[in-house]
Amino acid sequence: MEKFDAIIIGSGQGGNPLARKLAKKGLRTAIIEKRLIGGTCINDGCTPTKSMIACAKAAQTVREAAQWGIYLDQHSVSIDLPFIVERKNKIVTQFRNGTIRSLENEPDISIFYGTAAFSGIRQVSITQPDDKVITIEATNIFINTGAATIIPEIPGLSEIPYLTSTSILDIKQIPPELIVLGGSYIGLEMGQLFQRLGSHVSIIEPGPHLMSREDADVAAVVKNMLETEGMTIHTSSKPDKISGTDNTLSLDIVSGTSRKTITGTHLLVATGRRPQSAELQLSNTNVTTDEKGFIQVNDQLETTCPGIYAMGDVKPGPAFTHISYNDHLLLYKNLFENKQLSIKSRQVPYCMFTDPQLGRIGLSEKEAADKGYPFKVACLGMDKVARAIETGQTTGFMKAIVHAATDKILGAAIIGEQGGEIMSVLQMAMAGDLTATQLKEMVFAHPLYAESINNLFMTLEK
Ligand SMILES: Cc1cc2nc3c(=O)[nH]c(=O)nc-3n(C[C@H](O)[C@H](O)[C@H](O)COP(=O)(O)OP(=O)(O)OC[C@H]3O[C@@H](n4cnc5c(N)ncnc54)[C@H](O)[C@@H]3O)c2cc1C
Ligand SMILES: NC(=O)c1ccc[n+]([C@@H]2O[C@H](COP(=O)([O-])OP(=O)(O)OC[C@H]3O[C@@H](n4cnc5c(N)ncnc54)[C@H](O)[C@@H]3O)[C@@H](O)[C@H]2O)c1
Repeated sequence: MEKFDAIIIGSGQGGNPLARKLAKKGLRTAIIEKRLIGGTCINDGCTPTKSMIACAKAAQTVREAAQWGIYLDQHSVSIDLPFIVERKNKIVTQFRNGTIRSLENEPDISIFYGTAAFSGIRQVSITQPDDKVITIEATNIFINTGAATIIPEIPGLSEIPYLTSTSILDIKQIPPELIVLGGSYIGLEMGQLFQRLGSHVSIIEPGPHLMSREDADVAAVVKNMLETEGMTIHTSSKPDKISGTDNTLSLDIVSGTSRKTITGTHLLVATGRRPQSAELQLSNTNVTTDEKGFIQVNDQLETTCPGIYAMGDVKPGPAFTHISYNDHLLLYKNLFENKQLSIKSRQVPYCMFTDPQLGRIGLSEKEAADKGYPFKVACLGMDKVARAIETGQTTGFMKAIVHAATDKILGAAIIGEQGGEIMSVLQMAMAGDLTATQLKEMVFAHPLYAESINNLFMTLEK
């Protein structure tokens, strides 16, 4: 049996950089991947979606050109979906090949293609594509197997063709009528993308408002901006039954005591993701999972079995690329640089890439209230931001939650043009413990969106 210093299961956003770091340290490292090097982010997640969203944004800008006094000879926009998919594939391939090269360039990394399962506490068996099984062992094992689409139990769903966030990336024709189950990150990013490419999109969300984790005022702006583009949004609506054949689908939704039927040609399931832990045969170890299959870890990402660690989406908590990446840094520093870093205190920024974006950091207003903090809310409409007025991008607002006693920023939500970038400026301010008063008086270059951070905190004076 081949022996390694470390085994990494899954070529995700934490696993790849960790493999490189371990190898650079001279540790013999095996990385096992059952599908595609680069994991979800590169192959099915961030990279392909944001590449396609860029095309949809261009289509929308052309459609709205008259707003800037630009007129087109033709009256409609025609969309070349095969071109958009091919462009996306080129970017994905470029990113994936870059990752493969970076792993192959390290002599101490061995890449194994196949599905990994534990056959002992230190042993991992790999079922390779030709069905041959090999077993390897190591003292340290890192699980980075990510997550996959949840398919909810809705009567009739298993009998009809449906799309997931992965399969929709390669469809050949634009769905005329796309029903999307789920009004969160995937449903809204994908929904707006396909609406802009020419579909009519209906979002079905059981929660009282879109993006249940966000404040209701933020969700209301998102709903309004998507409806303005022609999308239909059903909140407080639970799918009850679905039927149909290729290109004629009929979905019954229940809202309180009322019931209605939505029809469409295609269905996208975007109701969340489940951890990929079942194939790992964790019963051969002392690693425990919660009732949903998430691998249980402590604040230092140690599982309940010494020597086995988990990072990224397979453990509970926020499921983002930058979190998985940060997990690998924490593990490396704790294991090899005598640090005692914890995931408890780290910042969790995120950005939903609708257009405009929603940038988020720290506490929402609702969370601050639930925690009982004394706080003030600074809020500035994007229609008061000079840069937004100049560029014609006035949808949304900036909001920051400020501790009433310390003047420190507890959280922020920016729903508006460059929302993610503006949020990152506030994130840096939070990391540096800057106060709202300091930000109100800081010199920013004019006329940046960030300059309006001055005005955002001036609203606290009123
Ligand atoms: C449509 C979509 C859009 C997204 N957009 C964003 C975004 O804009 N920003 C953002 O921060 N996040 C985004 N995410 C989330 C992001 O992709 C994940 O949080 C990120 O990829 C972290 O994943 P990971 O490192 O846990 O593992 P993953 O990247 O999921 O990789 C896990 C790897 O493990 C492999 N694997 C699983 N089981 C086994 C096994 N038994 N043996 C061998 N290999 C195995 C899988 O094939 C996979 O390659 C998006 C996700 C989706 C689906
Ligand atoms: N920009 C980003 O950072 C980004 C983009 C896409 C995905 N992601 C990551 O991917 C993960 C998965 O995203 P997601 O949007 O699929 O999941 P999610 O868990 O964020 O939301 C799932 C949504 O589906 C709804 N839902 C649940 N059951 C349903 C049903 N039967 N019918 C209709 N709706 C139902 C929920 O109420 C919820 O609003 C997220 O946790 C996120 O971290 C991030």
